[in-house]
Formats: sequence, structure tokens, C-alpha cells
Amino acid sequence: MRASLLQVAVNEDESVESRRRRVAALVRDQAGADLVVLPELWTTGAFAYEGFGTEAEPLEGPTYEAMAKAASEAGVWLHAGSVPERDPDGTLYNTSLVFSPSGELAASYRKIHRFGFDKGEAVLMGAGEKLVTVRLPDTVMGVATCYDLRFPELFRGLVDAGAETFVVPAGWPERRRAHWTLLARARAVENQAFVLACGTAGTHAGVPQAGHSVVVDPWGEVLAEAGPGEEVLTVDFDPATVAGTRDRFPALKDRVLGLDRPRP
Ligand SMILES: O=C(O)CCC(=O)C(=O)O
Repeated sequence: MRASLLQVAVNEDESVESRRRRVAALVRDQAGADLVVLPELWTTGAFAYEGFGTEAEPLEGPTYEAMAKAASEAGVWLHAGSVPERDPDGTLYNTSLVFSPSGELAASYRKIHRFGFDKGEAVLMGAGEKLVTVRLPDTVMGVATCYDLRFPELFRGLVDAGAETFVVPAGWPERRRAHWTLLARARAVENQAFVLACGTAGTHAGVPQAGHSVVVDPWGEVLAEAGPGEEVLTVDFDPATVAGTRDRFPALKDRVLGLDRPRP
């Protein structure tokens, strides 16, 4: 299976409209890949909080339309990263969109763990409540977004739902790049799954982005890693490695659930 991670540069000197056109062309260029992955909130930037409201779209908004078309023109599965979605009730969500090679929406995922503590996404957006998996021809994809990477129980839930390949769009900041790579490898090893983690490059809202998108195999080995700038990271991997690893080293079968916990 061939995956291309598009580590898009999100800088303020480019308009959202122009970036959307540029990214659609980049997706079209990936014809021949099986899966193309975009980062989190690449239209606005994950730290450009003011843009969440002004650039928010209904689910089937301009980014949806452009990405559905690009997926069908390239004939690829497209995890189109996430957009600031405005629900009809007015609530904003950080929503990922997944398209099939015919341009149909295969799934959407509202980010469950909102980042920012008492500001930014954590106060401006609503929280998703549903785990999402998508069956691709060769693997079952489990989706998570950026800060979700810090919450192993979410990934265990995806494994229980059959996930073999985690796709994690992000807008991870440079200052915590070491965590990004470490957590991507941890989620891969503990769940014996592939991790395809696609971040942004550039600087927006004064926050330099980490870049360094990474693909990790079920043994925790890094198969490919991008540099700091805009880049297309293409990797070939065999999804059957997941079943092989889980058979040869069946640690997931030794999980002990429902342990009594001492009171804090
Ligand atoms: O957890 C982190 O360090 C970064 C998370 C983040 O930037 C996000 O979820 O948008």
C-alpha cells in the first residue's frame, strides 16, 4: 500500500482560498497512491484561533467540495485532514473528512480531545464523542487528530473497533516536536499498528510548526520521516504486517481489563 502524507506549509502570507487551490493540486498530483493524508486545520492553521469562526464551514462546505473533487480526480482514498466545521446549531468542531476514490464522503470525525486548556480550541470548539474507523481495501483505518495522540485509551478503543492503521493529522508545534515522534512511536508499539502522522510546516499565529511527519510500523520502527518544511512524504508499507506482528508477539491478548483501582 502506498501512502502520501502532504505536510502542508501554513503561513499567513497565503490566503485560505489560495492554499485550498494549491492543496487540491497537490492531491491531484498523488494519482497512483492508495491513500493521501493532509494535516489538521490546514486551511486556517491549528493555532490561528480567530480563523476558526471566520473560516468555519458547514460539513459540505468549500473544503469538502474541493477535496471530494481532488480525491476523485486522483482516484485515491483521501484523509483530507480537518476543517473548522460549523454545525447547523452554531457549534464549531475540528472535523476530519475522509473521501473514497470516487469522491464520496466515507467518514467524518470530530476531534475528541480539544487542545488549549483554558483557551483556543478548548473553549471555541465542541468535543466529538464518537470513535471512527474506515475500512479501506487493504486495512482498517482508525482516525485521531493531533492532541488525541496523547490519549492512549482512544487508540485502544480504535483497536477494539478493528483498527490496524492509525491516521493522525496534526498541527503540532515545533517546541514539542520530541513528544510528537515519541507518542507516534508509542501508539504504534503498544497497539501493534501502523501510525501515519501528518503535521504542518511553516509558522502561523507566531507558532512555528514541527513538520517531521512520520510513518511508524507496528514494531515501532520509523519507516519514513519528513523534514521541517513543506514536503510530500511517500511510503510503501504492507498492512499484513499488523496481523503478523500481533500473531508473533500477541501482547494485546494479555490485556487485563476492569482492574480495581485504589481511591486517590
Ligand atoms: O499536544 C500537543 O503538544 C499539541 C497539540 C496541538 O497542537 C493540537 O491538538 O492542536
